[in-house]
Amino acid sequence: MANATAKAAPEEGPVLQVRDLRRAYEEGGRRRVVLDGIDARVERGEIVALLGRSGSGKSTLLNLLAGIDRPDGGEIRVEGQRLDRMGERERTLFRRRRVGFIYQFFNLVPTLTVAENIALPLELNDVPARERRSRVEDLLGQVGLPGRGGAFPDALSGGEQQRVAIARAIAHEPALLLADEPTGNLDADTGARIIALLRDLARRQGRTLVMVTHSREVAAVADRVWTLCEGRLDHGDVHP
Ligand SMILES: Nc1ncnc2c1ncn2[C@@H]1O[C@H](COP(=O)(O)OP(=O)(O)OP(=O)(O)O)[C@@H](O)[C@H]1O
Repeated sequence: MANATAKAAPEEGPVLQVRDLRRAYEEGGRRRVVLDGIDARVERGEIVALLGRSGSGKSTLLNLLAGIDRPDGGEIRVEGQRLDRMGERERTLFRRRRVGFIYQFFNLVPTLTVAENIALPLELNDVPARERRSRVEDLLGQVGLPGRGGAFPDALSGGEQQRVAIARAIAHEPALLLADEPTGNLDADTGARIIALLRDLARRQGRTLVMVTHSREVAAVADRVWTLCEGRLDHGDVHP
């Protein structure tokens, strides 16, 4: 009875909750603390920019939030589910269903067409082929690449490849969208258009987005700015 009521429905509560998160690396027999007690909370539909100097631990934090890596201590809840308590396989399945990841260098599979790249998370989640095809068409339209499904990634510009990567990241309608320097490999104009697209998609679809960036302009579209410094998170609760 208590259990039945204790578990909130996915639509309720914050999408992401982090408590006292810790991560250190061993290097040459020495322990280097990178995250030294991170607390954070992100509500549904919020856009968060994660800033911090090089080496401050931004990618480390993002990888923990994605369930790619495991913390040494602390709690990570995505839609109320404890990621830090899951084993490797459970985390992989969870990530496949509930997390979308956008990389600086796009990470498209070069031997697959654009449509096949976008369909990957749908395939992994057992979406039937027919539905996959119509979803991919729809996603291509959403990212401004209608009719380009048959192309291979190397025939596309950097900005176009990132659009494909965004379509792939949102294809399975993840609860949490994570982006690691999504404009880091693009010129300023193309980067600005990619950020506008991400912002519009996040706003229209109510997606929750945490993105690492070095750029103040990128951070300006966020609802909140977090700055990582010496293993701790400085929460900006106001607009940048
Ligand atoms: N697998 C690892 N083993 C050992 N040390 C690591 C590992 N991954 C990261 N580090 C170290 O942890 C620190 C934080 O790295 P991280 O990549 O998270 O920083 P970052 O803020 O994303 O940096 P950048 O902005 O340059 O990408 C760095 O000092 C890095 O050398």
